[in-house]
Amino acid sequence: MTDFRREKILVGGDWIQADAGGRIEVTNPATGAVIGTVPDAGAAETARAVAAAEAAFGPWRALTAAERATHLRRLAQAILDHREALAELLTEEQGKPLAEARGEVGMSAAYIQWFAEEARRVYGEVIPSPWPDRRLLVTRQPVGVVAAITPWNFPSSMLARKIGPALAAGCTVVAKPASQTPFSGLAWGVLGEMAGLPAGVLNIVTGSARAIGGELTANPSVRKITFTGSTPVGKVLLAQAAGTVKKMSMELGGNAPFLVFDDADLDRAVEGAIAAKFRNAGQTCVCTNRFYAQAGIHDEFVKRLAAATAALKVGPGAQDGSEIGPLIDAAAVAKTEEMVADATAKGGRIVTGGRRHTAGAGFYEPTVIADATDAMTFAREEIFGPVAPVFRFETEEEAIRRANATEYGLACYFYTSDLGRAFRVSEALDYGIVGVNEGLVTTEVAPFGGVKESGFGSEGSHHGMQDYLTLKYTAMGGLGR
Ligand SMILES: NC(=O)C1=CN([C@@H]2O[C@H](COP(=O)(O)OP(=O)(O)OC[C@H]3O[C@@H](n4cnc5c(N)ncnc54)[C@H](O)[C@@H]3O)[C@@H](O)[C@H]2O)C=CC1
Ligand SMILES: O=C(O)[C@H](O)CS(=O)(=O)O
Repeated sequence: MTDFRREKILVGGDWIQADAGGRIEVTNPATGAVIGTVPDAGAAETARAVAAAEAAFGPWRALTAAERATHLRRLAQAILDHREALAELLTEEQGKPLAEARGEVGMSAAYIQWFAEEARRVYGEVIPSPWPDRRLLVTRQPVGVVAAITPWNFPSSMLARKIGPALAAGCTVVAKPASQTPFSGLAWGVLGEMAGLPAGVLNIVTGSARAIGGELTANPSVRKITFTGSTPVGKVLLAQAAGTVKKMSMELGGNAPFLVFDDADLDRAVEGAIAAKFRNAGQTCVCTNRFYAQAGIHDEFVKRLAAATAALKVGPGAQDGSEIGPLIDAAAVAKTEEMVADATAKGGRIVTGGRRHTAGAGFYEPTVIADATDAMTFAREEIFGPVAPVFRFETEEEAIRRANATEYGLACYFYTSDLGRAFRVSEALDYGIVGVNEGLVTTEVAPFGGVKESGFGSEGSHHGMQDYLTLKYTAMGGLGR
């Protein structure tokens, strides 16, 4: 079986160490054991990766769309051929249950396959000319060298959502995965070799985020930055990239509300609540952060949600049957504890969970807290852990107002059996993604992106290509003589 655990970075087709020899340890969050090391590279190695991507850009964009699509189909097939090995490596470094890791790897292949198809639909336009001797053409061209910076919570599929459209459009890529989960990122280099990607088309560097990010945002050869991660880091990158006016797309933090109206199908709402809250132990940007239950069903919803939450199986991701794995690191467990303590100090009532789990230092019990109020920290801040606060509300207007009372605008969810309410509330909620009677909505065929301080740009769908293309208007004149 192919060993995807590469302990080198990929620059211009060569697997190399960091210039100064520095290394970063990678740990298994379920056990705390060191599972390997990767290079602690910095600006110099990144500059060489950008130069390699620049050199590869011309020949790569010169391929026909069909030729690039063929490479991408091979890449998607390589992922599927090695799904189990990739999933096991992902679980080992990130912690999520193996079933979820398999799902993430499958989603990576789906994004690459989708953009293999989109590669051949980068259409242009011919505009009716106001001049008899000119023809007006609009074409879409690849933006150039792309820098992709990704988080630890979906270390494979977050790269797929960037590498896929970038390569499909004719761009070349320098990727920086999160230091907590570098192996799933470096695995893309191995997969690219299997797919026959030419040297320099895909480069992957690990190391000092600040040094690598500093080079990627300042280097004029980088024409676009696509970032998925926290809003504070997104703001740093936006400021740093302003100096060279780069094209930017930002997939940032969230604070998802989940509204349950009196007329909801409660069984369906609880099923959706578990899916929307506890995937990846609550460590996703689209996880519900605030549950709002209308007064008429509030107590029954809390009761059923707590029962379903208490039934979730906590354990190492590699253990059969585990549904809730460890949090990414000790700081994440401590932050979760602080949020729960803050809530209980302010009147929150723990209905189930509310403490570390006996499975190990990295584990926290899936938790439901009732009597939540807007004074509690998790009303404003992303929990990024397995804690479900439940707020009570009276009217539809109140629910919409409170759901929108955040600087974030990524995902939201609500459950109702009333068709008129479904349209009214969906249109009134200020978010990029709305789940109506559904708690799991992510798919490669639909645009994924936020508004407000959850960022801008869309990933997936046919819209996902636009961020990697520029429009060119050509006036073809002198045709009258
Ligand atoms: N909108 C979306 O689709 C998603 C958003 N997120 C958000 O990401 C956060 C959790 O992921 P984390 O990896 O902890 O986020 P993070 O923002 O700390 O790190 C994300 C990436 O940025 C890098 N980074 C950090 N500081 C940097 C700097 N100064 N210059 C360049 N790169 C830098 C990190 O090494 C990592 O690769 C949460 O806020 C979550 O909501 C996570 C996944 C998806
Ligand atoms: O939160 C994330 O990192 C992902 O965007 C969640 S999803 O795309 O897998 O829904």
